Amino acid sequence: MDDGGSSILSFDLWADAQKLFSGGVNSPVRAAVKPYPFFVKSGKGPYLITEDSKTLIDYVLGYGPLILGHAHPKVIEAVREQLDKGWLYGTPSRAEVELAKLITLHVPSAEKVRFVNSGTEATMTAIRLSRGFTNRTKILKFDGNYHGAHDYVLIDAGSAATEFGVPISQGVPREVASTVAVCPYNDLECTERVLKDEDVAGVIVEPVMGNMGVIPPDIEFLKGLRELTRAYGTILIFDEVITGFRLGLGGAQSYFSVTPDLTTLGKIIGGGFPIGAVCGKRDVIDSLTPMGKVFNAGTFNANPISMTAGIATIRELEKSDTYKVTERATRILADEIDNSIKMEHVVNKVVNFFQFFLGVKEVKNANDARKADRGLYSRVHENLLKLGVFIPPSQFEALFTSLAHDDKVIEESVSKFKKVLEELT
Ligand SMILES: NCC(=O)CCC(=O)O
Repeated sequence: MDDGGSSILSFDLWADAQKLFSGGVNSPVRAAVKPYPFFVKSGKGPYLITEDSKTLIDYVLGYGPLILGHAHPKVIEAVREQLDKGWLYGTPSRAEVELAKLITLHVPSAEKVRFVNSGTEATMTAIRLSRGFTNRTKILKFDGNYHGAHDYVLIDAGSAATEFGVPISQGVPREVASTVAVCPYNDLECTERVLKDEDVAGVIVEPVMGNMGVIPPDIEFLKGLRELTRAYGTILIFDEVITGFRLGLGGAQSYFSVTPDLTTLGKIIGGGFPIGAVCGKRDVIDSLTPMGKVFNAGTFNANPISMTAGIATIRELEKSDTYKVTERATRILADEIDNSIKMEHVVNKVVNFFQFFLGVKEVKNANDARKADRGLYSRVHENLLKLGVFIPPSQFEALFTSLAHDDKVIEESVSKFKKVLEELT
């Protein structure tokens, strides 16, 4: 797969990048790659090709969007066709109607949609909507859930906020932080206490936690959230930026048969191009400008390239074996990892994404995940990289599989995981 070298290697680019960017990167998790971040020149199927002409089997997949693998021909074709027609009109276009139809067809809670440009914008908008719609202020989130990089949610956040030790970001006004209550994941008692004592506008939750490693929900937890929020007149927001179109076409809400009031989407629905969406009940979405008084706008909202890539991706998900292939790939790999680790450990998987935790017996919430041996995880990451396998550099992210992770790729990966895990654990 190597496709020729260049005289400027990752190490040199990294030296320049450190002069140009904080920590040498434009999103913090990338700086956790050991021994230093490699730079990528191309991606194809399950592989990344680095600037050092190394081929890596990719289990990061752009942190989740690339469920069809890198550079899927159907997405390339659709985007190329769109490029010839221009890519930004400042007006509605046919593609946004088509993508919204696909989303409302498949996602049970989605009657209407607002497209934005990232998961961050989606959760920011959903929270503002829940506040505007209910005329209340407080939000409840869960410890270790990550909902993006805006002020309302950088409170006990997972992902890079935990990896880099900023669960509560500097710069978030105390007044804003004081509007956010936090409960442990899978804890209904705490949830009920907060809903009873406070006037809560919205409860936002990852229906599967994918930002402290992977932590499945207790089904009773999701059902209980639905009942409690209904009883207290609070908007239930499922943040399905990871799980949307990953656990199946209907996301986590179909998988667990729990329908929230609002859903935030991102990642897969843009086929790997920047996107976010808030969807939900007609009357709630209609509270957004221009019909309502909850403001949202965006130069790039519903831009034709992201829409087109999203349509091509969902159409492929509708007719291909993607869910079968990705579930099989995850099952085989996760089971083999489970068998190869000799020390105490947990492997948490849900359908087609997973994470392993070393030195712990059980991981059911963020506190459990924090107790895992992160240093050892990082060494596993580094040693796998030497053998040509890229897993997330942080314990607090997930391994994803794609349609391109066929049996041959999985077999090769298994032997490499075995080698590293048997040596280090
Ligand atoms: N699970 C967290 C992410 O996917 C974020 C990736 C990034 O901000 O680079």
